[in-house]
Amino acid sequence: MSGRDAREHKDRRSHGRDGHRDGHGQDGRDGIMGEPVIAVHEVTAELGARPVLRGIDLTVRRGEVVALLGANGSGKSTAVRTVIGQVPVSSGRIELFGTPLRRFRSWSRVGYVPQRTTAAGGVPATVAEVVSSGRLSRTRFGLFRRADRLAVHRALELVGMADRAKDSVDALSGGQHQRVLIARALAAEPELLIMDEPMAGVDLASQEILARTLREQVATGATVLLVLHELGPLEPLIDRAVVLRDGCVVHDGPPPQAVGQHALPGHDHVHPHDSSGAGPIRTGLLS
Ligand SMILES: Nc1ncnc2c1ncn2[C@@H]1O[C@H](COP(=O)(O)OP(=O)(O)OP(=O)(O)O)[C@@H](O)[C@H]1O
Repeated sequence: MSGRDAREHKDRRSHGRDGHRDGHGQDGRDGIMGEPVIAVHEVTAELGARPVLRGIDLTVRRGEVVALLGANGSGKSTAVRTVIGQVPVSSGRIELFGTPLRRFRSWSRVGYVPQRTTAAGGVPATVAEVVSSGRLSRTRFGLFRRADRLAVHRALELVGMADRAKDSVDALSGGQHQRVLIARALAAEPELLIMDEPMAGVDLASQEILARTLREQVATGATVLLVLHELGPLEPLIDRAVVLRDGCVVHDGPPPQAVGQHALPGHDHVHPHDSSGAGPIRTGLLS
């Protein structure tokens, strides 16, 4: 699908949802598209003895692309790690695809890309091996059938790494590592993609490939939760932004229009070049 087709598809999806954000559209289709895939209710979590999430609500509906924004240390990574069960919640509820997290077992429906580490985690492995590991949850007893091999190959192609399949992941740049981690998540053909800062420390060429990959996923109906520092090149894809501050949700609504931290709602910002003589512009949420 071309970038333009993907955008048009995305526009149609957005328009279909706009009037029916409660998931009870009249034509039935909205009802299906709008069901919550991630539902987080009043969740609190501690790391060490420190309260990191202080009662957050977060809903991501089928087909939505939601950006989780906020300053360093506001709790974004912790929030997504509670959603996938890596950080226990102290109180509140989380549901995935309508199932309480403690009973949820369909992990092949979820693709998670952690905040950037090395793809191999110090283990010698090839690109193909790392990406194949993402497909294991879809196999029976770890046996790869033709469909599994095709899915791995497709994931490698999507991120432009098919020609590096046999290379050691140790030989990759940071951006290429990130593309491999994303291919690993895509290999299971997940319905829900959760990515923690996918663009952080990634070179421009890889950023463009990642944006294109994500566009393709969105166009095919994937539900996406992205932790981002700024919207950047992904801005056109984002339906909704949720901003955290000190472990609380301080904004849940339309994404900011402009690009970068300047645009985030309530960004506490002083313009040194403001010649109007007025006081500094402080809008507040992010710092
Ligand atoms: N293992 C840990 N033990 C104690 N505190 C932690 C631990 N991991 C993170 N924290 C603290 O929890 C808070 C939230 O961290 P988290 O990584 O969720 O924030 P973030 O919004 O994702 O930040 P960043 O944008 O820097 O990744 C921070 O103050 C961090 O220092």
